[in-house]
Amino acid sequence: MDDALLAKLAPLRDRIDAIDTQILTLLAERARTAQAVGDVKHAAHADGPVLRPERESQVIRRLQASEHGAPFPADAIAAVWTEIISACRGLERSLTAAFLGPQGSFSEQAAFEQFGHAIQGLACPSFDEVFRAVESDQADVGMVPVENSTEGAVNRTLDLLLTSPLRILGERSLVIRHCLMTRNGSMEGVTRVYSHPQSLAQCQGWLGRLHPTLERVPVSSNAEAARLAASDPTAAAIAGEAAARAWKLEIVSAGIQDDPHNRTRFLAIGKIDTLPSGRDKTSLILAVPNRAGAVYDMLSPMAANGVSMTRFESRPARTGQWEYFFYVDVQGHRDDPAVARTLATLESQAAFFKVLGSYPAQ
Ligand SMILES: O=C(O)C(=O)C[C@]1(C(=O)O)C=C[C@@H](O)C=C1
Repeated sequence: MDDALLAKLAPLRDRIDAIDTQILTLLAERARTAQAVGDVKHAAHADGPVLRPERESQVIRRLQASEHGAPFPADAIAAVWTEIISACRGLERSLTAAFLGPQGSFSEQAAFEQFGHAIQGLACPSFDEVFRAVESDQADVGMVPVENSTEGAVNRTLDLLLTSPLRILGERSLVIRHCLMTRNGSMEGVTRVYSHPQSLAQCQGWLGRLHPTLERVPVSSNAEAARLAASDPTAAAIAGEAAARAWKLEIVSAGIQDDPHNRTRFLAIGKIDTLPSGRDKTSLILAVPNRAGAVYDMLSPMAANGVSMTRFESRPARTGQWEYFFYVDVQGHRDDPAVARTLATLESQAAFFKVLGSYPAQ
C-alpha cells in the first residue's frame, strides 16, 4: 500500500480501534450482567437450567428489527449475538450439547449455529445415543437431523421422538454442501467412497456421472466417513468442509450434492419447556382411529381455529394393520389460545396424542 493511501486509512483505523474498545467494554458489562442473572437463577433453583431458548430468540429478533442496525446485516446480527449469548451463558453455567459425531459432522455444525461455540460438545456414535445422553443428563441438549430437502424425513429421529420423554426446544436449518475428499486431494488409487446413506443418496447423480465405478460404502455419519478415509489411501469420503478440516483431508470436488439448495433441518432436544417467544412452532404426533375420513377429521380442528400447519409427515405404526403416526407442525405456541383449543380437540379425538414441544421458529 502506498503512503498516501495509508495516511487516509490511518484515522479511520484509529476510529475502528476506538469503537472496538467501546464494544469490548460493553461486552464485558453484558457478561457481568449475565453472571448476575445466573446468580438469581441458581438462588431460585440450584441445579435448574440456565438456557432459555425463547429469551435468546427474542434478544436476536429485537436487534434484527431495530432501526439502529443498518447497514450491519440481519444474518450477521444473528451470528454475532448467538456467540455473545453463548459466551454469556457459558459464564452462568457451561452447556453440553450431544450430536452425531465424530467431530466435523453437520450435526456438530448445527449445534454450534444454534448454541454458539462456548459449549461443550459430546460426539455420539448414533442418534439413539444422542437421545440417551440427554435423557441421562450427560448432556443438557441434543441436536438431531429431522428432515432433508432432497431425501425427506430422517426416520430414526422420528421414531426416537415418539418414545422419548425429551422435548423439542429449537430448530435450525442448514445448507448442506457435500464435498468429495481424500488424504491427498487426488483420486488416484481410490476405489471406494464412504458416506452416510442419506449423503450418498443426495450425491447419487453426481457420483454416477463422474465416478461411476467407485464402490459406495454406507457408514454411520459423514464425519465418520472422513475419519475412515483419513487412514485409508484407497478410500474417499463424502462429507462437509468441517469434516475435511477436522480429519485433515483435502477436498477433491466441492458442492457435489445433486440439489444445490440441499438443506437439512435439525431439532434441538432437551428437558426444558420453552415459553412463548412471540413466533413459535408446536410439533406433535397423532394417530387416528382406522376408519374412513379419520385423517380429514383430524385436520379440521386446525382449520376451525385458524391454526396453520407447516409440516405433515406419516410413519407406519408397525402394527401390521396399515396404521400410521402423523407428525404435525403447527404455527404458534401451545399456550396460545387458538393452539391450546386445537390441541385440546385433537387430544379428545386422537387414538394417540403427544406434544413434542413448542419452540421458537427459526
Ligand atoms: O436472560 C437470561 O435468562 C440469561 O441467562 C441471559 C442470556 C443472554 O445472554 O442474553 C443467556 C442465556 C439464556 O439462555 C438467555 C439469555
